[in-house]
Amino acid sequence: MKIFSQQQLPDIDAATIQEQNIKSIDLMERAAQYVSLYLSSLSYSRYVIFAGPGNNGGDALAVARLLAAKEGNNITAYLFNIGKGLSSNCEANRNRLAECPNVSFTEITEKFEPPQLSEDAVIVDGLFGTGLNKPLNGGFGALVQFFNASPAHIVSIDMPSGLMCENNAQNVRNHIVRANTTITLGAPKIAQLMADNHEFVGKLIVADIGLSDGKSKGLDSNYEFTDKEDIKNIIRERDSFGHKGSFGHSLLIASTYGMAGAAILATRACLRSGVGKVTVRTPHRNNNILQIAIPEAVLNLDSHEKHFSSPINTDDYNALAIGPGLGTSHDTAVAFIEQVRRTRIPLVIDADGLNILADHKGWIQQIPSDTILTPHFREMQRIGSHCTDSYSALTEAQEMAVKHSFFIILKGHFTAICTPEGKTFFNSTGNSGMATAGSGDVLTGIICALLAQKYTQTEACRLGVYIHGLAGDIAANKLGETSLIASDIIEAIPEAFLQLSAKDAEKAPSPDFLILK
Ligand SMILES: NC(=O)C1=CN([C@@H]2O[C@H](COP(=O)(O)OP(=O)(O)OC[C@H]3O[C@@H](n4cnc5c(N)ncnc54)[C@H](O)[C@@H]3O)[C@@H](O)[C@H]2O)[C@@H](O)CC1
Ligand SMILES: Nc1ncnc2c1ncn2[C@@H]1O[C@H](COP(=O)(O)OP(=O)(O)O)[C@@H](O)[C@H]1O
Ligand SMILES: [K+]
Repeated sequence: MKIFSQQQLPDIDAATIQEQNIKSIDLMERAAQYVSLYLSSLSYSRYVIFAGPGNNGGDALAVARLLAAKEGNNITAYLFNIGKGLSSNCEANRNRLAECPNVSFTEITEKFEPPQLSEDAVIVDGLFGTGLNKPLNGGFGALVQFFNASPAHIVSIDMPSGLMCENNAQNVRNHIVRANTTITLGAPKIAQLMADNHEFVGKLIVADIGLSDGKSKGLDSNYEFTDKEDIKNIIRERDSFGHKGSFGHSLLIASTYGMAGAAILATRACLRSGVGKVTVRTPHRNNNILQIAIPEAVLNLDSHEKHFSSPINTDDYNALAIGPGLGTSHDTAVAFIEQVRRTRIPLVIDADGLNILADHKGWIQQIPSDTILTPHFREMQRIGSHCTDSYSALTEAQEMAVKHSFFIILKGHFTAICTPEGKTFFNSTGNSGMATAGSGDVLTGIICALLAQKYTQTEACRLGVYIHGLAGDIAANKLGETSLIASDIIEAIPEAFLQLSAKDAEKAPSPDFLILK
């Protein structure tokens, strides 16, 4: 699913209207139908609708009319017409609503007497959507504060009013609606996917109102939201005549003595992700624990007892992941950069690999092109130079990916994959149960397995992040988010692959045919 920018949205609106030969007010009606359907599924006794002067307000007034048809007399609507007038569709919906006898409707042109709102009421926030051009202030700022202070449940249409679609660094945070739920139209907006805006967005629901993909107007976007269909197009069937060699050989360089768990988790996840063979390079003293924990893995022991101290030739491998539990001592850092510099196979750098890069900022120049880096927000702050919030971390990851030709996986609730071509793919799977030690090691193992199977870097990142999140979701469904640990994610990887690759079983057309396999 493409994510278009605030600037592009009016063109997408226009393309939809043209392609489907409808009027813009019909599209508004469609949006309002989705929102009213959702609202009437909530069991609240009163709905108080607040409409602004633009099309977001138009949506809200249409919602008031549609809800009244279903819910009877418990609808109150306020339209704030205090500036330069109403958009034409907002005005048309005001006129339609004025004919609805069972809605208590007030158009505010000067003074507003706020109603009493109790816990059994829903505030429907249709003040501003994607047309907001600067932070709210004055009367609208005060109105937002009134919403946020009330005990009512808040549902925002398209955007929590006051939130800008992309960058909110300069916004006035107490002038942004803190919604319980946001029903966004068509596709999520970038700001809604940022961790530090969750307090405003609440639960995010996307209403597919059938918007154009922009192709007819030559509109494209560098942002995508990866869904199941995208992944089904990436994932490949296994060659039925394939052998161990055809599914690749992954090399993992991981763990100091005392951190063997990181290597174990990454290796197990790698083995569960379809690779033919996995070798782990780890310090001598990790020998016994790794042999016992993962009999399927081959060990390549570093001569040093306790840490990674010397690089190896990677010619016999198809992909390398380096960093989980690796440590950051001087000796290890030197071995790390030598290893990375001489590596010619697809490469993933995670965890302590990133911390070493943060300690030696100049070394980033020596990382080969097409390397995958997997920082979470704090690691991005360490390897970068200027990220202060989620959006600046995203833009810094994008810049770094383009400048150095890297793939940067910025991990979080909606993990973002930034590519050297300047594209960003947001992931749609995963849950907060995955915020648990070792779950990043699992992701690294999965991606290394996919690279060894010759998925391209873009495919391996998108598929790996999606599978990792899906396995986390499957595990959380069984065990709950609270108790989830990284090993549970690994246990659920098989079910995640099954869900994605389930081919429709081919049926024999008659008993005369026998399908062998
Ligand atoms: N994307 C789409 O295709 C669709 C969009 N629709 C709705 O249309 C909305 C966008 O409508 P608009 O472009 O009219 O924009 P909005 O309704 O978000 O706001 C525009 C109005 O707010 C005023 N305004 C902007 N910033 C302000 C500020 N800081 N303080 C005070 N006033 C301010 C503008 O002067 C204008 O009157 C969407 O969010 C959505 O709710 C739907 O009707 C249907 C389909
Ligand atoms: N709240 C969340 N929602 C979805 N995914 C999450 C959440 N928190 C963490 N994750 C995922 O779990 C993984 C955690 O990785 P990381 O922080 O590197 O863990 P560790 O270093 O402990 O192995 C990432 O892939 C991240 O996207
Ligand atoms: K809104």
